[in-house]
Amino acid sequence: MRRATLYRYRLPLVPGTVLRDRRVTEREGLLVQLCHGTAVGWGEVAPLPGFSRETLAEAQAAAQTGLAAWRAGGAPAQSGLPSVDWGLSIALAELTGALPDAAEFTTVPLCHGDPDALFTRLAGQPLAKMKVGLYEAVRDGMLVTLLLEALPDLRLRLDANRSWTPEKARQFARYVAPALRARIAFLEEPCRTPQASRAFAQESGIPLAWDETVRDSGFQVQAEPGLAALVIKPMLMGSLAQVQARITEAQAAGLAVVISSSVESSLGLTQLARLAAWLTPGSTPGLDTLSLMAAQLVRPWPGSTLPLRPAADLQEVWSC
Ligand SMILES: O=C(O)CCC(=O)C1=CC=C[C@@H](O)[C@@H]1C(=O)O
Ligand SMILES: [Mg+2]
Repeated sequence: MRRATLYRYRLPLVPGTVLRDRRVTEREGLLVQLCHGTAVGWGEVAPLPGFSRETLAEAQAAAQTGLAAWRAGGAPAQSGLPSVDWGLSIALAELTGALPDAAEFTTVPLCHGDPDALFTRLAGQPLAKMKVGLYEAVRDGMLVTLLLEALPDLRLRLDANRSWTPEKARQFARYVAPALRARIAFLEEPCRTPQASRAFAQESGIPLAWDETVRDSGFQVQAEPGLAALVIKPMLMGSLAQVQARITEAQAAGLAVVISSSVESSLGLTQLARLAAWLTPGSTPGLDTLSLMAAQLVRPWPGSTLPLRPAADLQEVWSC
């Protein structure tokens, strides 16, 4: 006997959370629970506003269609909505045991904010991620230099979210000495266009990573001069099969793959930690977004002190 249930969640975000220039106060999404005999599988369907093309209402409608097909004995057909295809396929992978339990809970601290807080937080860390492009490029360059000089064991991942013109990117690089640039693991999407980002990576010697570009239509995985890594956000990409295929292609091209958060609940994040341990061993995932939330959901992230909302508190919205 098969049974599928959809639950709606709303989790408050810490005050001042900004995603792609928007101030956001809460994260909304759906959890799906599949039951078959004694086996249970959970998944999360949570389009990320500003990043996902589908709305939560569209995702819910497509999830219901897919779950009804599964309930009738079939496999959920691909909806073409990444959040739905990801959430349903990962629930199924959990149900069937295809998703291993072992997880990579070491993650890369995500930093923004004032330099003093950064030094305390990052002392002793081997790797951290810092957002750039939110303030003046010169200030970003100075801060990166300050951090790398003060913490000689630290390497940085940087993310500019396509915010710089070529001139701004050059201003940033001018304030980071070439010897320090070697400790930048990669810079995600420095410039407004992939072409400008490529040119900047070649000129500056700072390794490049694609994140937004992976989701551009027509994107093909290929090794390119200066390209170090692909950042993969499964909630924005699609089914487990699609995610697996992209990871395999990237690894075959010699690129590092970083599994990254789309600001999922703790349930979704623990599944991404399992995915990372399974498919990208040796590459520390970028999952440090639980600190943006005021609570955890259903499954705890090891070591988090945030209150946990149990499954019994979830609001059921649909079942079949
Ligand atoms: O990749 C990581 O280390 C953490 C996730 C992360 O940086 C992001 C998640 C979701 C939206 C963005 O603000 C941001 C990104 O742009 O990659
Ligand atoms: Mg990014």
